[in-house]
Amino acid sequence: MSTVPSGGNRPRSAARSPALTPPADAIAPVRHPDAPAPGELLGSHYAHCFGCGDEQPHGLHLQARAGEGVSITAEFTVRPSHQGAPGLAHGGVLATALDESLGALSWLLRVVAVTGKLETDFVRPVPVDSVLFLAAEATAVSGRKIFCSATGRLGSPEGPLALRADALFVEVKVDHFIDNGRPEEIRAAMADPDQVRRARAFEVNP
Ligand SMILES: CCCCC/C=C\C/C=C\C/C=C\C/C=C\CCCC(=O)SCCNC(=O)CCNC(=O)[C@H](O)C(C)(C)COP(=O)(O)OP(=O)(O)OC[C@H]1O[C@@H](n2cnc3c(N)ncnc32)[C@H](O)[C@@H]1OP(=O)(O)O
Repeated sequence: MSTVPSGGNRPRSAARSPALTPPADAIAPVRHPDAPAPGELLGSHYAHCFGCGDEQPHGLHLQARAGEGVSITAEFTVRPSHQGAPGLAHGGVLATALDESLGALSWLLRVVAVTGKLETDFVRPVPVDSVLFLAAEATAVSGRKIFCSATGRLGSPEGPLALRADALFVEVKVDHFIDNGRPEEIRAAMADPDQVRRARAFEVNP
């Protein structure tokens, strides 16, 4: 079973919640045979998503690409509107970028999954106008639980480590959204052929 992706300066489990350590019988994540090819842009799972939606004017507009195995890379440019302190990115915005990168692993597993737990280390301050190079990887699967990790590096994929996260995603059915989402947006999503096509990419049948 793989451990933390590149950039971890300590073993992943050292300071993490026990819930983020896969159980002994966890299996290695399996890339779906129909997953997008390495290098392919993954697109947005929902046009109004704050993390990746192209129709979300307030969003981060993260664009992720498939990597090898069950991994993705993404770039995120920190804008003045993302500040938490003068000239520095807000930690919550950075955590969102990590969350979105980890969520994009769903495209490679072809399952619908939501974040159950996300633990983030903020290793270095991230100045406005920085380009963060994000890398996320699924590390283990146990039933509906997907264990995954991500890093954010400054300026280049090999740049200084600024962020590190470990997360637990939980596989859900599309009913999760239908049952819990506001009816107005659910109706609009189900009436949008493009959205239905995206949902099909996750092998769900809205
Ligand atoms: C028609 C419209 C279609 C629209 C959809 C279109 C496309 C969809 C495709 C993909 C989109 C999907 C996601 C979006 C992707 C990226 C965005 C970034 C990701 C996010 O931003 S997403 C939003 C934030 N996210 C939430 O909004 C989740 C709120 N939450 C819940 O909805 C429940 O909480 C849930 C479902 C997580 C679990 O609930 P549940 O009842 O299904 O299952 P249960 O509780 O049994 O957990 C099962 C096992 O996970 C363990 N477990 C669970 N949570 C844990 C925790 N926190 N810590 C430690 N362990 C935990 C349990 O301990 C148990 O473990 P064990 O099996 O070992 O007992």
